[in-house]
Amino acid sequence: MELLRTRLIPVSLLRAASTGAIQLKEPLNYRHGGRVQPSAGGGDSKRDQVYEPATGHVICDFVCSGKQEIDLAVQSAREAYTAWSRLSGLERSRILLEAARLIREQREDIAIVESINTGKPISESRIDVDIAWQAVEYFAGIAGTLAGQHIQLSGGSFAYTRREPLGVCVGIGAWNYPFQIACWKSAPALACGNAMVFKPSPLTPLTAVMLAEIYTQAGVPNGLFNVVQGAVETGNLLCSHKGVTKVSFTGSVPTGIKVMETAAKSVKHVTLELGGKSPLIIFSDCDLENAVKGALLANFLSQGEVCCNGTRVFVQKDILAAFLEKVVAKTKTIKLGDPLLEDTRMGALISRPHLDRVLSYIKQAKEQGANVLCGGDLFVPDEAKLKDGYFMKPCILGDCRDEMTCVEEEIFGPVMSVLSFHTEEEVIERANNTKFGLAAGVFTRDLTRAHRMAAALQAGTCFINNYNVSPVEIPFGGYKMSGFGKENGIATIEYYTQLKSVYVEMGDPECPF
Ligand SMILES: NC(=O)C1=CN([C@@H]2O[C@H](COP(=O)(O)OP(=O)(O)OC[C@H]3O[C@@H](n4cnc5c(N)ncnc54)[C@H](O)[C@@H]3O)[C@@H](O)[C@H]2O)C=CC1
Ligand SMILES: C[N+](C)(C)CCCC(=O)O
Repeated sequence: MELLRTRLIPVSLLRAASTGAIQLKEPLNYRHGGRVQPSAGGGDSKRDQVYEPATGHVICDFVCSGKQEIDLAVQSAREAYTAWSRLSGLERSRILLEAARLIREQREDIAIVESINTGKPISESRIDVDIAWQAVEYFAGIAGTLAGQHIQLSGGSFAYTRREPLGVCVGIGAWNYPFQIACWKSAPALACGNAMVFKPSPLTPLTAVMLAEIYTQAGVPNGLFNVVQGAVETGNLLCSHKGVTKVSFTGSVPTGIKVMETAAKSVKHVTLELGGKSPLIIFSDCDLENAVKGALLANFLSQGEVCCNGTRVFVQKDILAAFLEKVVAKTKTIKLGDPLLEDTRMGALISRPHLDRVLSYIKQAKEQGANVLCGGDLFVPDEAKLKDGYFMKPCILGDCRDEMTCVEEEIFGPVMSVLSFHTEEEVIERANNTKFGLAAGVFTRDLTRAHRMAAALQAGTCFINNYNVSPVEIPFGGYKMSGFGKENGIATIEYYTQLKSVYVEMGDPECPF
C-alpha cells in the first residue's frame, strides 16, 4: 500500500476508472526523486491542457518548463550521473531489474492511464507496457556485460578500451507510445551509466512521470531520470543545453531536422526515430489469410498512429480482388469505441486537429481518384459520454497510384492505401521510391524471394510473413529520412556509450627530439 500512495493517480480512482472520470491535480514534472511544479522563470510559462481523446474532456493542465526548470533538471541529472556512472554494471542491473518488476506489477494502472490519455484500446496498452518492461529487463541484463577490449602491442606495450557513458542524455517523445518510448530510451541510457532528462509529448504527459516514480522506487539515485513538460520551446532548450551530451528523439521528420540542427551547434550525439511510409508487399504465392492479418496489423494498431506502419500495401495483380474482399470484410468488423472496454479494438485518435487532418487526406485521396472501399468517415459512438471523442472508421483506399498524396505522405491514422503490381523488380523499385525507410513487409511462401526482397528493400526493419512485431532483442531504427541510430537490441549500446582507448607504454618512449 505504501507503494500505491506515492502513485501519480490514487489507485482507488484507477479501480473505478471509466472513460471521462479522471481529473488530475498532481504536478507532472519530476525532479530529483519527486514530483514538483516547474520552477518559474526563464521563458515558457505557457499552460497546456491535456485531453482525453475518447471524450474530448480536459484531464488536467500543466505549465511548460522554461530555462530555469531545464537548468535545474539537467543539474540534478548531472549529480545523479556522477554516482550512477561509478557503479558496476551488475549493480545498475540489479536496480533496473527491480524497475522492470515494478512496471510488471503496475501494468494495469499504467495501461489504464495510457489508454485514457492516448485513446488506444486497453488490450493494446497492456501489450505496450509489456514491451516496455521487457526493454528495461533486457538492458538490465546487458548492463553487467558491458566491457572494453584488450589489445596487445609490440614490445609488451598494450592498450585497452573503456566503454564509458555519455553523461546526461535527453529523451524527447511522440504521443503514440508514451510509456514505451520513455522506456525504450531510458532503459539503454541508464543501463550504460547515463542519466536522462525526458520530455514527453505535451499531448501525453502522464505515464512518463509514472516511470520516473518507478525508477525512484527501484533505487536509482535522485535525479537519474527527470521529467520536464512542454512543447517546442522546452524541447529546444533541452537540445541546446550545454550540460546535455545526447538527444534521442522520436517524432516527425520536420521536427527531427530541427533537433539535429540545434544539437549540431554543440556537437551532441543524436538518435532520430522519425516517420515513415512503409511498403507491405503481398505476393500471389502468399498464405492469403496471413497476408490479410498482416495488412491489418500493419495499418490499424493504435488507430493507425504508428510510425512503422505498412501503409502502402502492394498486392500482386492476380490476387488483388480476393485480398480486397477479405481485408475489407475484416476491417468492417473492427469494434470501435470506449478504449477501456475489453472488446474494443480501435479507440479515438489523439486530437481533434489530427482527426481533421486524417479526414482531409481521405477527401484529397478521393479527389485524386482513390476509391473508398470502407470507412474513412467520422464514427459517433452510442454512449453519450463519448459523443465528443475523436473517432473515425478505419479506411481502405483502393485504386491508388504511386503519385497520389495518400501514397506519398505519412497520414498517421487508420488509412490503408492499396496498390497493385505485376513483377518483383517493379515492386522493389516502387517500394523504394520514397524519402522514408523505416520498415517494410513481405508476404510470400517463396523462401528465396523473401530474402531477396529483404535485401533489396531500403528500410531499417523488414518483416517476413508478419508485421509490427517488436521483440526487444531486435534493433529498431530507420534508413533514409526515417532517421538513424537504433533502439532495442544490443546495437543500441553503441548509441549510449563512447569508447576510450588507453595506451600503456611498457618500455621507454621513442623520441626523435
Ligand atoms: N520512428 C519512430 O520510432 C517513431 C516516429 N514517430 C513519428 O512521430 C510523428 C508524430 O508524433 P508527434 O509528437 O506529432 O511529432 P512531433 O515531431 O510534432 O513532436 C515530437 C516531440 O518533439 C517535441 N518538439 C517539437 N518541436 C521541437 C523542437 N524544436 N526541439 C525539440 N523538440 C521539439 C514535441 O513537443 C514532441 O515531444 C509522426 O511523424 C511519426 O511517424 C512516432 C512514433 C515512433
Ligand atoms: C510497437 N510497434 C512496433 C507497434 C510500434 C513501435 C514504434 C512506434 O513508436 O511507433
